[in-house]
Amino acid sequence: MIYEIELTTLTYGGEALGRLPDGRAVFVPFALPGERVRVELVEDKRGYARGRLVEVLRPAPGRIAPRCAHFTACGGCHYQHLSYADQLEAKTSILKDQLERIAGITNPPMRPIVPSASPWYYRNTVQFHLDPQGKLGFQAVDGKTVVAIRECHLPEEPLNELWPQLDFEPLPGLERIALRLDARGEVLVTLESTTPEAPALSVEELPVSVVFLSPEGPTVLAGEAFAVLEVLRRPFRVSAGSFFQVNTAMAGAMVTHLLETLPLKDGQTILDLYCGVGLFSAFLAPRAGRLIAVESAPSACEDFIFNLDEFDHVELYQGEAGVVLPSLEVQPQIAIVDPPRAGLERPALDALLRLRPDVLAYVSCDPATLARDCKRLLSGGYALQQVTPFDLFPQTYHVESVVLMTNVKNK
Ligand SMILES: C[S@@+](CC[C@H](N)C(=O)[O-])C[C@H]1O[C@@H](n2cnc3c(N)ncnc32)[C@H](O)[C@@H]1O
Repeated sequence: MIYEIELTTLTYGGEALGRLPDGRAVFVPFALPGERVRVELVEDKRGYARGRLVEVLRPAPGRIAPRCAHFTACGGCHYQHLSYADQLEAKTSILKDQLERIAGITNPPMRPIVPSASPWYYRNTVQFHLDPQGKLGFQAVDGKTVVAIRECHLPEEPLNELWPQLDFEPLPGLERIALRLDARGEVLVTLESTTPEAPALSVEELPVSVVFLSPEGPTVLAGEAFAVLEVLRRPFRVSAGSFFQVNTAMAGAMVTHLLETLPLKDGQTILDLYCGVGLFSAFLAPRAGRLIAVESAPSACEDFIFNLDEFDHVELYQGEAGVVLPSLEVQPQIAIVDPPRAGLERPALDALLRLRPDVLAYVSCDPATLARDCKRLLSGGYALQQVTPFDLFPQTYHVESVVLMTNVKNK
């Protein structure tokens, strides 16, 4: 069934919102507020619907031509039809709106968004899936199939030079192929599989390391088991399975922001929860009396120990924040939390309220769970000081932010 509708608002998730004739909300990807469009319903629920954009009858004044041939087929980019300035504005207002609606904060103290150093070719990592013919591709907009690709404008240039030279036989269990660019110009290729049989491989003259990652753990097939990434001139060892920020320049911008805005003083105890391979810890440790970090992924913990080897006053707990934190008896002055999209686990949030750091920096990649957690932290005696969005993911709907809160209740 095809409908003609008017779109009013850009929502978190990259879709524009309109109303069907029966009053139900309909979400339309690749459309913009102010547009009149024809949509075909692809999801028809009692409370809402989702539409496929068939035709733009009246484009919004801000609509621009996308750079990529795969835009609207590939599920990776959502905003190529918006200028970069408009993307930044949209992300700021979506973050503000989530804090207002979910956390009930009137007029959140928004700081200007920090734009990406480059709106294109900024990713140090790219993750492919294989289509049924074994061609490298990305998940399609339907989230189910794979679109084979000829071009992508998000990876850093050396990755774009390399990936078209890679050839794979479709192999049962081979789920994802990740490429991570190393500060030394080499590339770490990670083959993620659900089965333990490693593929036969020939990398010939290519400057790559290859790691096969299966449920039985990592196997190095060529070169080294890790990449080395550099943030603000400091090298970080990042193993095949470990998390690292995908936009290196913006990782540096977030570190600088934390160093400039946190009230760092000699001798303080600092908590770094969800610390990964130690990005924030490495820069905060020289300013701390004691630093306590928590991370659940074993490979990230190994990298953390390697990356922060020079410090004697740093402790790392391997485990889930929701399990480790309630058992800690410390009095931190500052805590940094950088959870995955799901946000803070309830026991971790409750433990934070008990440990009650004077200042809490919440680094978030999901405005909705950030807002949910802010609501709980605010009702637990914290006040919101500033919200700074960082555009780590241009051309996509994703919004990173650093939120600073202070304890306003007696300990
Ligand atoms: C968004 S990343 C942040 C890492 C680091 N702060 C950085 O900027 O590189 C989240 C990290 O939390 C870890 N993690 C996920 N769930 C966790 C949990 N329940 N407890 C502790 N760490 C967790 C992940 O392995 C990942 O390294």
